Amino acid sequence: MRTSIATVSLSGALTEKLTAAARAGFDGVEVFENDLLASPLAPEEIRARCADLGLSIDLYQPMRDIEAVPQDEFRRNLRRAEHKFRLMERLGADTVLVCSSVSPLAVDDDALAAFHLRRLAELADGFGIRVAYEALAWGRHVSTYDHAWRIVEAADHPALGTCLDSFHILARSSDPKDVEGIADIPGEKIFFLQLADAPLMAMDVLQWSRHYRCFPGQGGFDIAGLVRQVIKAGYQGPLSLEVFNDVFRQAEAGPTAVDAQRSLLVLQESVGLTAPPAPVVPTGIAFAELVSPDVEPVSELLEALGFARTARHRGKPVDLWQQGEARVLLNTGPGARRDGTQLAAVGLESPDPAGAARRAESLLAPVLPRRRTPEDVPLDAVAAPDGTELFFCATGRPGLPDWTRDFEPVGQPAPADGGIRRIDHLALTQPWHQFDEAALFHRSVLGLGALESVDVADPYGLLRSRAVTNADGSVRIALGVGPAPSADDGDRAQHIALATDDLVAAARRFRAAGGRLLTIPANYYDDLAAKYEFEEGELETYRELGILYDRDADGAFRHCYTETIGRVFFELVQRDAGYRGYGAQNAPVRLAAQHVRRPVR
Ligand SMILES: O=C(O)c1ccc(O)c(O)c1
Ligand SMILES: [Mg+2]
Repeated sequence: MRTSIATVSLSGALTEKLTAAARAGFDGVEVFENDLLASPLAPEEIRARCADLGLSIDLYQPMRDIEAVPQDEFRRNLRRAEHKFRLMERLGADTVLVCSSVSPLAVDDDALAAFHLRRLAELADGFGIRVAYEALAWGRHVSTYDHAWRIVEAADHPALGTCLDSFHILARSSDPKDVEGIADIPGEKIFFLQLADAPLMAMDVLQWSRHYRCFPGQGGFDIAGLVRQVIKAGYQGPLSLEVFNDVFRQAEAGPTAVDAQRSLLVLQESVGLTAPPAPVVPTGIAFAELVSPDVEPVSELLEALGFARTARHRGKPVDLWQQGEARVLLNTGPGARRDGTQLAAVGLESPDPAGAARRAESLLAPVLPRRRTPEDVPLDAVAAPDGTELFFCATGRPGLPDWTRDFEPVGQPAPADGGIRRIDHLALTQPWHQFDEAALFHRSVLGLGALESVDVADPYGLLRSRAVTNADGSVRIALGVGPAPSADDGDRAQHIALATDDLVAAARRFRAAGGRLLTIPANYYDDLAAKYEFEEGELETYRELGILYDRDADGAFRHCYTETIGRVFFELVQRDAGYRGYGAQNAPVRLAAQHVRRPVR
């Protein structure tokens, strides 16, 4: 289907919004009146700009408080409408949106509402314009889609139809039965379809709508279920995103528009309208790649954790450090000096690396150059929204490009047994404006499942975190976001959590090797003693080593932390088989302890 986006969904001046929408592949836009009023361009110039960009103007909006008002008021409304219709002629827009009245003057009289809308439609018809009537969830007397449709039906004019807006419909009811009536509306009378998702929140619906809407798949509404009904009805117009969101208002329009377009690609796939290459779910983490100008401290840390430097890249200053199935690449190339120590790339073990890359590309993930030098094994890679490079890897599997062939053994002794078996999870703090995008990206592009997001108190703010995982938990990525826009990338911590079967032994070995573990306050252990019963001496051991503890119905989780280098630290975790979490309830204590250790600026 054609795709469209409301200019209110993107930041910047009108021309920036239009350019971003066109670049991201949208076919059209809804022009918001405020964007037009603030633009130095004449309506004809906006029309020409849209035409140059290949965009149609699918909707002009909004007109408010038109119907079911006193006669004098309605006369003034018609006068105002005529002005706007002339403007729309100059703009080349043929559909106008009318929101249901919120005016205290409006009366609860469907017949009067229908009469007024018919009069408006007659006027519009003379200009070749169609009127799409939309029920605002907080409309004074009309607040549901079926009520708006009954009025449109009664008004019975070819230039009058209804506009369905998923937010207004689903904010009022999440019962699938309540959207089934949509399929009974004649498709040609659904003049427009606006789509917005939202996180499920108990709050005033107007505030919810104006500040927290998000793109389909990023909130808790069943947008696909609603769209299926609209298609069943025979709707032929565009899928149009109308997202009022405080974050998108501030974020750069270009990436937001790509995020928006991706959400519609995923939506169209989920309702069976399109069939992009199927997701190829990763089956493990092949490696985590650190870039660092501080080779020595990072190497010392890896050594203390029990890793051995087993191989070196044939053509680049990249070392492979290994222990069990845990592999860390340490890249000291030119990028390292610029960016400080950070987790720059992740190798995802993939059953079909080329297929995974095709999927990613079809969902607008930037594809990275396939090989850096002619000798390198050709690896498929894409960039995640935060810039992390994702490599689709096959480790030692015949017939597939094996990244380890780029590495030459350096004859180090086999890894000392530090007790670490594999990478348990990666935690990547996202740029503040890309959290929802990141979750949708990892779900749709990689085929991972997303858990609920959790809020964690940080002494200086609030950290939100949402994990994406595959079914057996062999790939776990915890996406986080900090409290406020930060100019300093250094605030975006990243960590690599390493799985061990015996955390106490691993922590002791690390300390004996000169490693320093994050110190946890005694108060925390007093609280643990109150919450749980421990074996003799167990809690004292945790206190001594700085081990944190969590337990749910399915098992226990023990974890501790190294110090931070650049943006990166390590976590050691011992996870009972059934435990699916990340010790979120301990995060406030951990974050506070990390602030204590951070140099004062
Ligand atoms: O919040 C509003 O006023 C508003 C305006 C126009 C719309 O299409 C809408 O869904 C909401
Ligand atoms: Mg709307």
